[in-house]
Amino acid sequence: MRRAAWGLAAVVARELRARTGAITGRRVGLLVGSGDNGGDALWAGAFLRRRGVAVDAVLLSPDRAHPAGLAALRAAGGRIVPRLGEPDLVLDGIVGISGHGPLRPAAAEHVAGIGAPIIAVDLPSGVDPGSGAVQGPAVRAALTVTFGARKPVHALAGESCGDIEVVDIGLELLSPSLAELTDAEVAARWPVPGPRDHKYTLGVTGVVAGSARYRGAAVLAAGGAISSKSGMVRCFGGAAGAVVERYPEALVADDLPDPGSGSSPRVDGWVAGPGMGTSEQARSWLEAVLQRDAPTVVDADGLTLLAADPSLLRGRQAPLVLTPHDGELARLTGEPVGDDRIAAAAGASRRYGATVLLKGHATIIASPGSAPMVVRARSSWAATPGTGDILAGMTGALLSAGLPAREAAAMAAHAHARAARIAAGGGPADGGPISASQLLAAVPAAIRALRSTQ
Ligand SMILES: NC(=O)C1=CN([C@@H]2O[C@H](COP(=O)(O)OP(=O)(O)OC[C@H]3O[C@@H](n4cnc5c(N)ncnc54)[C@H](O)[C@@H]3O)[C@@H](O)[C@H]2O)[C@@H](O)CC1
Ligand SMILES: Nc1ncnc2c1ncn2[C@@H]1O[C@H](COP(=O)(O)OP(=O)(O)O)[C@@H](O)[C@H]1O
Repeated sequence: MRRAAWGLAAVVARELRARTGAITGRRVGLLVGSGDNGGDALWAGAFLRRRGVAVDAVLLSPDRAHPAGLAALRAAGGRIVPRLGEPDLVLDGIVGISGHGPLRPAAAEHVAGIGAPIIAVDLPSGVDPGSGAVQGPAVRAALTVTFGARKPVHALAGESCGDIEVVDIGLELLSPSLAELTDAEVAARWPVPGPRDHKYTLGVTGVVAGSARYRGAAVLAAGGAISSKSGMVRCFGGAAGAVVERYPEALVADDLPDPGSGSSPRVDGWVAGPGMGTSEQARSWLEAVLQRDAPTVVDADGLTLLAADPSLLRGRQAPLVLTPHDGELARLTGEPVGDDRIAAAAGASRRYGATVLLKGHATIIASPGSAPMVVRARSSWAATPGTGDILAGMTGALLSAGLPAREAAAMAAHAHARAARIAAGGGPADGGPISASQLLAAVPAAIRALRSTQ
């Protein structure tokens, strides 16, 4: 605990200097609960005292405060106070990773009275450690300091955690239960043409999307596929004209050829659903795609059709990726997503035998038999119409290049989030509004940026 608290105190000292210009003479408040999390805060307070910081602590359960930590703080000259006053920074040591539920009223009252930035110890108290859900009063931290490794809650509750800082405590940690690809891992797997490649060798993507009503969705899905890799994109459906007007390089047809007809063109991976509507025609196209033996992404209206008739998947063996938002996942499973988005995605993945990419600020990728993955958006500017259509096209492009479903989904979401950040500009706290078209235009720059990390 002392090693962890030492690292925590170093981060707090650095933040004091960055935010106030000094360490000595500054004030830090501690909110201390009954467990080890409170102990970490108390020990860190003791170390900060040695650097001339005034440290006040509120004990939320005075009888159960960590005895050694409390003794250390007192010995170092820290004060136990009934209220925090006006510190420069506050350490949240109320509950740790084994806590559950929102803040209790007394803790919530102290937190509500704080004007200073809060540094959370391990996780912001009141946020559910398993799901990242915030179901009542909870700390919203400027920074969360955790020990040894990031935990799932740091990805799931990014907005409550603020920045994350991992303090090395010299332990051999188990592999995280929620995997996250790094920029370099995405870049290393991205399909890149070599000297012997030509337009067919990197995979042909088939996009069945759009309708008279939703012409733009077809353009965005096709654009997502075209912008993600070299290789051919074929588009089928009621908005084929709009696609070729925008992308002369796309091969288009108004109808989907019968696979048995002999004239069926080669497609290595499919995207079906964006803007295609839920008509009988759309249903028969979806059925025809799902009957082919090629990896497929089903999105948007395709998901609504599949939810209404799961028998569309009968006999299917080839890899399948479903890309629902929360509303579409609820349609697929018949129940609201709830707070535990990992469990909801995993349940749908098992039910449909598919990789499920559940979209959102934290996008979850669940695949049968594999650890769930997360992609953190780090900004919310992508919450605008049509951005999901682009993601479907990007995922289909990676599937058609031969990537396994789980990787294709995670890599597409990763690059999509990067494109949103490039288009919006700035960091998590700033940037400006973007349209789906602007996100799409930034996809090549996102891939370049990822590849430059190699
Ligand atoms: N320019 C275009 O042509 C566009 C076409 N689009 C296509 O339009 C078709 C229909 O889209 P709709 O937006 O009507 O259908 P949705 O199924 O996306 O939305 C229907 C309802 O679902 C719920 N919902 C939507 N997003 C949710 C979320 N993240 N969490 C929880 N609930 C949510 C809302 O109650 C919403 O009213 C789709 O095929 C889509 O691909 C959209 O992508 C937008 C752009
Ligand atoms: N609050 C948010 N923060 C970050 N990304 C978001 C947020 N809300 C939605 N997104 C992303 O924007 C896209 C929206 O997709 P979707 O809901 O299918 O919209 P559409 O059907 O209009 O294209 C997804 O990639 C999703 O992850």
